[in-house]
Amino acid sequence: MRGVMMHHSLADEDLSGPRLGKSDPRLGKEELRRGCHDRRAAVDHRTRMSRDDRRTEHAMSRLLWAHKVALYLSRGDEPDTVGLADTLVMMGKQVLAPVLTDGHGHSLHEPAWAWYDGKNVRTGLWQIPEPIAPVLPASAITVAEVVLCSALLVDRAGYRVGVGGGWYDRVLTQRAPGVPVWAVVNDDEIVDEVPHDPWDEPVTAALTPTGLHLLGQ
Ligand SMILES: Nc1nc2c(c(=O)[nH]1)N(C=O)[C@@H](CNc1ccc(C(=O)N[C@@H](CCC(=O)O)C(=O)O)cc1)CN2
Ligand SMILES: Nc1ncnc2c1ncn2[C@@H]1O[C@H](COP(=O)(O)OP(=O)(O)OP(=O)(O)O)[C@@H](O)[C@H]1O
Repeated sequence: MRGVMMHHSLADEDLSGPRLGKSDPRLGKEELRRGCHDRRAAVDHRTRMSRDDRRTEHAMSRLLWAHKVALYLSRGDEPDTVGLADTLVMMGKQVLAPVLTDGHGHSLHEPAWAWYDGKNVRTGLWQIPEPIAPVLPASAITVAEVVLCSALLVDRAGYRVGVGGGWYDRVLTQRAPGVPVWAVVNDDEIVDEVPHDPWDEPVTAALTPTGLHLLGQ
């Protein structure tokens, strides 16, 4: 019984915060992505739940001020954001989520958004959940007061390696000036340096199970 009662946050792993690691400079983004996918796939269920709970708790305590949050809806072994999105909606906040399809299984050619209500969701492209709601253009991000984006790795300067495709690189440029961007990752996914390209938009912070870690400056 004891095991069942135990809160997830008691799981005995990485409570010490990010460990600095240098991503091997000879590795390209593709290899870094593969390594990260493999590491995420190897994490056991209990550890994953603990990480998700702790990340969500930190996020909630840091988002009390916000009314409008842009947030991806996670799939598979990505850091969970659906629990967070549901909590935000319950608290009366407005959640803007990416939309990748037209609702008939065809992919949209430009990044798009829709308001997430916690109920009306479908599985869009690549098993990614998306709201069933009127589709808004990429520029809808301008109303967001904070943006939580996906990443596989982030570095100390805020550069991120994403899944590829440049979805976030294209939308982040359209956010309102001064709006913070948090990459949602695990502690071992903050590294000293990742390769970056001219179009890469650095993020402000990394949200991990141990808290919000400011990057850059
Ligand atoms: N849950 C979630 N939503 C998200 C992102 C994300 O990383 N995770 N994105 C972050 O940018 C944007 C969507 N961009 C994406 C780009 C590629 C793939 C993807 O899975 N690609 C396939 C390979 C595709 C191909 O065959 O060309 C894959 O990796 O298996 C997913 C999302 C916005 N929404
Ligand atoms: N502002 C932009 N406009 C058009 N295309 C862009 C823009 N930014 C990036 N791209 C394109 O997106 C592609 C993928 O970029 P990159 O490998 O940096 O993805 P990523 O940042 O890791 O992933 P993502 O942003 O999808 O999570 C690049 O080939 C690039 O040409």
